[in-house]
Amino acid sequence: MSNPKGLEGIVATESSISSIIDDKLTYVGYDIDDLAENSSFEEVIYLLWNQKLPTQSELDSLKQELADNMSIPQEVIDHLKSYDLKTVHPMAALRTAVSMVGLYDEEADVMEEDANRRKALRLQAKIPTIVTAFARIRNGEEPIAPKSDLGFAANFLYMLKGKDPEDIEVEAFNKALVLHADHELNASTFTARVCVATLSDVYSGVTAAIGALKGPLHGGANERVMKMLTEIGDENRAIEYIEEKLANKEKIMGMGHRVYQNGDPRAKHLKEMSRQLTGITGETKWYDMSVKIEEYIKENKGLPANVDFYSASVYHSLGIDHDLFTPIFAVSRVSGWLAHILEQYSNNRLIRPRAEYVGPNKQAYTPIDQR
Ligand SMILES: CC(=O)SCCNC(=O)CCNC(=O)[C@H](O)C(C)(C)COP(=O)(O)OP(=O)(O)OC[C@H]1O[C@@H](n2cnc3c(N)ncnc32)[C@H](O)[C@@H]1OP(=O)(O)O
Ligand SMILES: O=C([O-])CC(=O)C(=O)O
Repeated sequence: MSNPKGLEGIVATESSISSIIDDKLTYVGYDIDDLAENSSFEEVIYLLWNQKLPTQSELDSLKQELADNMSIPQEVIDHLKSYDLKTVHPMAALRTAVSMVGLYDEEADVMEEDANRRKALRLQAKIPTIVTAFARIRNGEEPIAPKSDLGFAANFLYMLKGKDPEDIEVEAFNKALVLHADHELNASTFTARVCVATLSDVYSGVTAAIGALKGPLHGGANERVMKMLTEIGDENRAIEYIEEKLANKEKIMGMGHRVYQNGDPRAKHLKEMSRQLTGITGETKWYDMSVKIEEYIKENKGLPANVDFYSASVYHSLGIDHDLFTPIFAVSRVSGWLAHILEQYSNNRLIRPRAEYVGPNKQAYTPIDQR
């Protein structure tokens, strides 16, 4: 039995949602560069869930439906208020809240396709509300209801900060959402598919996926990139810091990728945004430091920056708390998880690989009083 560690290179399913071929990423055959430059996040949601770009009226309806479904049960808000807010990580709060929202959805266990699509829409709409409500509650502020005249990206920033965002902020945030929406069979998406392939429900699939995204080798890396940049503090210390980490065999967060050999096509968009936004805030040191680290790791380890690397300085420049970076990844990636969950249901078979047994054999059972 062959056993590539971490399932490297194994093709585990067919999918029509996104592809990575020769370091190029497409959603339903559309190049990520075109989508990043031209589309709204709502268009991408529609694309991932319907395998086609929306007409204007289809897009308007989706936006309306998202706006109509953004509120979360009061019980979930009360629950968020009951946490020890100093110690709970927002990804843990999100994981629990998503599961809890499922308790208040009468269709949670209805497995028909239309019901699953309605749940997908409700979850996509509610996750930004959960993340921003948590962020406000822990600052001693009340959650803010979304504004019906704002799009998805603008509403997130509005609900987080309580004021209308600037156009440049909305543009950057929308682009970040587009770039994070889907990525073939990454760990969290695979987790979602494994979960629902047992014919478990949509809420279970998304809750499981949030758990997988939280880890530092996956979505959790973006928060840790900012921790690293903050520890370095000054561009002139960057190389010394990185050399020390590498000498201690520590990984540099935001660097390397299982699939991309020559570079993550999303990183250049985030890099340019980081350059622009740090120019506006005046904190160019985050961008300068990041470029130095990227170049050093490329040259010395042959590893490219991944999507998490420059997203850190982008979100920081938007004034977002560092521990919200990974929940923001989930705000976007849930669109991909839901597309994969719907695709899995449409052509399901239980996902159950094998393990190569390497433990002891033919052991004689010893009674407990003789061990
Ligand atoms: C959205 C996303 O999920 S993107 C990925 C986000 N994660 C990170 O940024 C965390 C840092 N990066 C990593 O840990 C890895 O590059 C991963 C997990 C993303 C992918 O790596 P894998 O394909 O599993 O490679 P693996 O971890 O086995 O590393 C292969 C070699 O490259 C090295 N390497 C890989 N990434 C890094 C890194 N970021 N820093 C230093 N060394 C690294 C490993 O130490 C290993 O070296 P060795 O062969 O001398 O032991
Ligand atoms: O595909 C992966 O392994 C990780 C990744 O970049 C993503 O999920 O966006």
